[in-house]
Amino acid sequence: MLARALRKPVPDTEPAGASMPEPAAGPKRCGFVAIVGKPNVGKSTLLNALVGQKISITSRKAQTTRHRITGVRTVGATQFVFVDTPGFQTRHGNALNRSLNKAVLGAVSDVDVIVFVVEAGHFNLADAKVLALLPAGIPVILVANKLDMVHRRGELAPWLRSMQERHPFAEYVPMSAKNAKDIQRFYAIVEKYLPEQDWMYDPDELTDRSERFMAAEMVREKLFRLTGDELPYTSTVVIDRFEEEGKLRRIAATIVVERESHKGMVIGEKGEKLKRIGTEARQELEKLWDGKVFLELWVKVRSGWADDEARVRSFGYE
Ligand SMILES: Nc1nc2c(ncn2[C@@H]2O[C@H](COP(=O)(O)OP(=O)(O)OP(=O)(O)O)[C@@H](O)[C@H]2O)c(=O)[nH]1
Repeated sequence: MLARALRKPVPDTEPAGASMPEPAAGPKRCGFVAIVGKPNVGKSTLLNALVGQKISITSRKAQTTRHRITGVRTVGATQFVFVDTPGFQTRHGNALNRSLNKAVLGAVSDVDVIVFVVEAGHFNLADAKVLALLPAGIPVILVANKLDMVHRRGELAPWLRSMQERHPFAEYVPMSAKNAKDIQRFYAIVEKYLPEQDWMYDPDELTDRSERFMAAEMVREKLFRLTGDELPYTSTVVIDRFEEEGKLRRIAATIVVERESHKGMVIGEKGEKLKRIGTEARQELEKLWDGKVFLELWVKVRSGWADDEARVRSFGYE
């Protein structure tokens, strides 16, 4: 059976990102949603559209979950918590990637629903590899994205039927992540798979902060992600400079640590760790703002200011 999403016309509602619909009369729901798929199918576009604005979480609770939260959106009575699934490596089947995939499986195996994105009308080996990684027992919603690129809609029905044979998807949703009405409709489709429970985040704790704040958060996130559990949470990131020149942003930030020994953890051998923190933060900020970012990172021990040699430049493309 193809899901009702295929048949039922959806009433025009406000575009995604506009004011929230009135709270639905119904129990509160809240759960984790993972968006997976091979590169370039539109996962980020979908996530950004679903989350609306990039939202930061001011609550400490975020750090207690096993997931890296990429966005939270509360619509009506339901709170959607989107989580990241880093490194869905499908290109090479070597041992390293296999162990990476295991880590990914761990990240995906305790979400409430998985959104598997493919391009409408297409399914190749790379898609099959991602699909094969998905754990059993968790509902998977198939998003046939980029529907606007399908010119012969009639050919989609047999393709969707062929998809039913590949996996017992919970829903089949042809849509375009760039279409606001499709996004609006998608909340209602996903909602059913989230458990009835209280929200994890008070919507008041979700803020759409300034770009300056986002930059600090991004560096902070990479810092903790790449240093593992070793680095105490007392380390902070300070934005020293934030300048905009057209679409280019120049940012200078300082990672402030408590001790000399912590500095080593952040810098890594020959500055590799710090360089990676800078590169990854820059890449994500560029994606977020759709413009070039020059990010300069420094590390300072809170008590001392003579550490400027720890500077790493990650100007543009290294
Ligand atoms: N026409 C059309 N293009 C889309 C749609 N969704 C995404 N795209 C485009 O597809 C390209 C890839 O989109 P991304 O969102 O970056 O894809 P991704 O899956 O996150 O890619 P990776 O980060 O490489 O994994 C971009 O150029 C998007 O603008 C859609 O619904 N219709």
